[in-house]
Amino acid sequence: MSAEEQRIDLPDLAAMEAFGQRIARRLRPGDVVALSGGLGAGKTTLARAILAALGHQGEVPSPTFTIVETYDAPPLSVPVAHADFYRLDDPCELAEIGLDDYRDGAALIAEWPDHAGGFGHEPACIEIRLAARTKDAEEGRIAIVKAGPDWLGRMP
Ligand SMILES: Nc1ncnc2c1ncn2[C@@H]1O[C@H](COP(=O)(O)OP(=O)(O)OP(=O)(O)O)[C@@H](O)[C@H]1O
Repeated sequence: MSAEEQRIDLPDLAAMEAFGQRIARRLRPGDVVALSGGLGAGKTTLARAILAALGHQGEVPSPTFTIVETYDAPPLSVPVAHADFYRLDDPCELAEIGLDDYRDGAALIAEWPDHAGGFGHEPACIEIRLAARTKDAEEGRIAIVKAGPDWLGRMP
C-alpha cells in the first residue's frame, strides 16, 4: 500500500452499505469508481450499495453479459453507467460498445477496470481494490482506496 492509499475495513454488509453511501454522497457526473478485486471480492455488492444510495430501487442486474447497464437521473441523483469489463478481450472493444456515449454526463462504476485498460490516469477516478480480510471470506473485506486529484477534499 503506498502513501496516498487509504485502507478501509468493511467487516460486514452493513459496512459495505455505509461505504457505498459515502461514495454516493460525493459522486458527480464524469467520475469513475473503478472496482477491482478477484471473484467474490464484493465489487457488485459495493456497486449495488452506491446505486441504492443514489436513489435506485429494485434489482441491479449484473452487467457481466450486457457489459453496461444504465441508470437515469431522475430517479437517481446522478446518472450512472454500471459496467463489468470482465468479458472484454481487448480495450479496443470499448469503442464498439460505445462507452464514451454511455459515460457522457454520467458517472461510471467499472468492475474489472484493468480489462478496459484502467481508469487510474483520469483525475476524477477513485480506484477501490477489494479483498478478503482473512482467509475466511465470512470475515468481511478491506478496501484499498486511491482517489484521483479531483477527489481531493471529497473523501474524508
Ligand atoms: N464486506 C463484506 N462482508 C461479508 N461478505 C461480503 C462483504 N461484501 C460482499 N460480501 C459477500 O461476498 C459475496 C460476493 O460478493 P460480490 O458478488 O459482490 O463479489 P464480486 O466481486 O462482484 O464477484 P464476481 O466478480 O465473482 O461477480 C456475496 O455473497 C456478498 O454478500
